[in-house]
Amino acid sequence: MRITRVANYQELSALAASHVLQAVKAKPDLLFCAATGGSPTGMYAEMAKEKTVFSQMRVIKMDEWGIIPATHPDSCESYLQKHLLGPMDIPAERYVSFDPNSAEPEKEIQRIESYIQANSPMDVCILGLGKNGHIAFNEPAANLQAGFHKATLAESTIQHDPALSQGLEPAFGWCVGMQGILQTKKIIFLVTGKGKEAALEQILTQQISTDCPASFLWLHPNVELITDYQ
Ligand SMILES: O=C1O[C@H](COP(=O)(O)O)[C@@H](O)[C@H](O)[C@H]1O
Repeated sequence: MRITRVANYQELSALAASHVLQAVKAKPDLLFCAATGGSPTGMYAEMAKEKTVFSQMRVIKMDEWGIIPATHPDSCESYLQKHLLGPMDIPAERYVSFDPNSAEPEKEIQRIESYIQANSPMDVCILGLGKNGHIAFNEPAANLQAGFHKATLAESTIQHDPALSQGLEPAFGWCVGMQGILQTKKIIFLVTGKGKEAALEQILTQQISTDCPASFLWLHPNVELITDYQ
């Protein structure tokens, strides 16, 4: 894992975007696994400034909240439409999405896992870090899931999204599993935002534990961790 500390969020966003630009120039139709949340928003804005370079890039949604509909403003779907797909003019034909509220969830999970395996390795995966060390919705647990799956969310993850924490039903998520992430050719891991000091410290010990799913990134040969933590 290469670790780069930058002065601020703007530098983090510009550096992360430059890595993707380099990758897409080498492979214009690369498959890009897209995180949502505060961490990649600036990076996506930087990428959009060069949107013509991304005219063949394919995107797959990395995770999504259950309970709230895809049309909800807080859904990952709405986020990606607003910050990535819209600004970069990525049409539906180049975007792979899924709906955790599908009437046939098992079939939908299988469809996405089959897509990931058929297109494996994905080329670039953007990851943010959860306060508890999660990546995507791979939460700390005794065992981690290899494939695309329905995830039970940790309380700190639910609290991250007010729309979920106000719900009456228990919230869940769907996400790419550890295998899909670790098979990706290049991982850009953004550590920014409040409350992640302890998780970052745990990663930096280089000890691999299911208590901190992000620690498994040490097993990957091509991870760029970019952080504005000093
Ligand atoms: O809950 C989540 O949090 C992480 C980090 O979110 P951020 O808003 O601090 O960037 C996010 O990367 C992850 O996909 C999501 O599950």
